[in-house]
Amino acid sequence: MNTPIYFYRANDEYGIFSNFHRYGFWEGKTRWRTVEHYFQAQKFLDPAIQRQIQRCFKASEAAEIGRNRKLPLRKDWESIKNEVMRHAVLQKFSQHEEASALLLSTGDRLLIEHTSKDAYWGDGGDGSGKNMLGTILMEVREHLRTERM
Ligand SMILES: Nc1nc(O)c(N)c(N[C@@H]2O[C@H](COP(=O)(O)O)[C@@H](O)[C@H]2O)n1
Repeated sequence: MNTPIYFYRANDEYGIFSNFHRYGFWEGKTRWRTVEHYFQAQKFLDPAIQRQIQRCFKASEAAEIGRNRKLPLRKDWESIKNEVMRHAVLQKFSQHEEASALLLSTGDRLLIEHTSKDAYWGDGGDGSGKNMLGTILMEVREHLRTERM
């Protein structure tokens, strides 16, 4: 049976699957340093806040601003966040051949963001979480595979 692949920290094996990994992407004329920068910035409609997040050097800094609930979260965030994540992850892997090659090399193995800190994007640490990031990565893998057939 295929063993699952667990990932979390950007520097670990398979850390390329983390949104904090240094592989970013271009969206039009805007450069996003990491998926995390893009994802956190989309929480806001205010372009000044988006720019502030985009200019952060580290993904952790972008996440800190994005998670600041004193800032005005867009009202439809819960309904659009999966699509925002899917878009960003697809752009990352479409724009980096090394990353897409590694993703495709995982075949049909389960991809799991393993962390007790996140029960929505990750597995909650004990497998009870939704693992939405892992699910999206597997969807993107399927998309890339189909595209290259
Ligand atoms: N490095 C890291 N630390 C945490 O505390 C986390 N929750 C995660 N997971 C990633 O966090 C992003 C979404 O967070 P929010 O919805 O803004 O709280 C997403 O990239 C998860 O993969 N990572």
